[in-house]
Amino acid sequence: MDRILIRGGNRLSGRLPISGAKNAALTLMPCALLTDEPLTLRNLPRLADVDSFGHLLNQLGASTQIEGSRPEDFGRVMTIRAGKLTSTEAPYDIVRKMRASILVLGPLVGRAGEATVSLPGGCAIGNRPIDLHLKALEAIGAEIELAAGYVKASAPGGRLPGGNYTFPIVSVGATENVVMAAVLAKGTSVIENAAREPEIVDLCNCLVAMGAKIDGIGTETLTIEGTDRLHGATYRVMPDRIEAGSYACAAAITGGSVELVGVGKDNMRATVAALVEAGVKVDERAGSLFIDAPDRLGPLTLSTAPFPGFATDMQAQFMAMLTLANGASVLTETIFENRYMHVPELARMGADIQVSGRTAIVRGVAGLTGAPVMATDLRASMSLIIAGLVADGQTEVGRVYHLDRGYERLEEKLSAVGADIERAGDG
Ligand SMILES: CC(=O)N[C@H]1[C@@H](OP(=O)(O)OP(=O)(O)OC[C@H]2O[C@@H](n3ccc(=O)[nH]c3=O)[C@H](O)[C@@H]2O)O[C@H](CO)[C@@H](O)[C@@H]1O
Ligand SMILES: C=C(OP(=O)(O)O)C(=O)O
Repeated sequence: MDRILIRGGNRLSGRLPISGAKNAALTLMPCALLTDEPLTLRNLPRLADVDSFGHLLNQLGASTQIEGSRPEDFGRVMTIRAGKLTSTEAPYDIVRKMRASILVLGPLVGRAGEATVSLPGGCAIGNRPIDLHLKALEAIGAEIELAAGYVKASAPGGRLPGGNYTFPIVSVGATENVVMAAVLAKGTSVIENAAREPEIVDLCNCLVAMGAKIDGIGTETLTIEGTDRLHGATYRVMPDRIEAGSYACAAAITGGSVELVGVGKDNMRATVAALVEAGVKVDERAGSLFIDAPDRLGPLTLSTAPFPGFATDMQAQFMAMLTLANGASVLTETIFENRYMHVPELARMGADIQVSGRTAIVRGVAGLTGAPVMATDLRASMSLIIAGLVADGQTEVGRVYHLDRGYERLEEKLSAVGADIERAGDG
């Protein structure tokens, strides 16, 4: 199994291209199931999760064709053709590798009137139930059965009627699923307390490009007037705000200065505000964010929240950055119940972190030391990379497959801005 080796101490400096967003890609790809015409996605990141989603679409009878990208390019263009679906089942084997597979449930029941999808189960960061996906689909007319680890959804008479649903808590995935199902319903659906994440705006914009009728995009009330059919489209995946934020933390901890190419502040206001409060200079110019670290970072008090709040997907990276801040930071995780798996690993590198319930107190230390560490999930892995970039000596991060789910060619991007980082096989 691959490992990443980092020798810390280099200041990051230079240009870092930001890839297409994983979380947008994973909700745009299933949109292809909603039409018999081709959907072409540009700027699709080269990630393990995108490949897994491609396999899942193939399993359902859709073809996925990569067009004209050179190996040295970041991102790819993929055309997905789901002229005829040959299956409406997402099997356990694929779903267990990638939770986002649940996002075929809405489009399948919307277009084919039926879907059978393996229950995803929990993962390292929490239980992650899908009850809200199912309740929202029921509210727009789906009949739901659970049996033998699978959820079976069907539309009586083959087509969903549409309906209204108010989410009791904000869920990104459940909002995505119900929106994708509602666009082909007979009637109108009103979804209240919908998630407002930029990736949901990207999803709605793509659906509108395919002929869907959606009002209230970017707000907590989405009104979706069902249409008889959607057509094909070409759509560019938005830049990855979490990748960009991760590299901002990486540059900041090394005292560096980088240009994050292709992102602006708009979708990253909470991340940018936190960086600025910690003393980092962040300027937006000519389609890039310029990040300049201070001599010493200041401590922060941060609590994760749905968008536009501070993203849970940035918590681990900020925690790593704050291990060297000048004082004590207080981080509170409100979204996932078990998202501190990186804490013991950061502690092994010399960080001073105490967790009590959902809150972590991070007391800044003078330096970190390199160590062999084990990644447990995607963002936890990135926090270990960030710590490794400043640690004294070598850090060896295992279970690199977590990183490959969400960071396109991480070691190549970081080496290009001066990091001493490489990927090694088991040897
Ligand atoms: C592929 C993708 O886009 N993943 C993102 C998505 O995950 P995901 O869509 O899984 O996250 P949700 O927004 O649904 O989860 C938010 C909270 O709601 C709970 N919940 C969710 C659904 C449900 O049916 N019942 C329920 O109780 C979850 O356990 C969690 O505590 O949003 C998360 C929150 O911003 C991000 O961390 C993930 O990176
Ligand atoms: C939790 C994440 O992703 P997923 O929902 O795909 O597990 C993430 O991107 O940090």
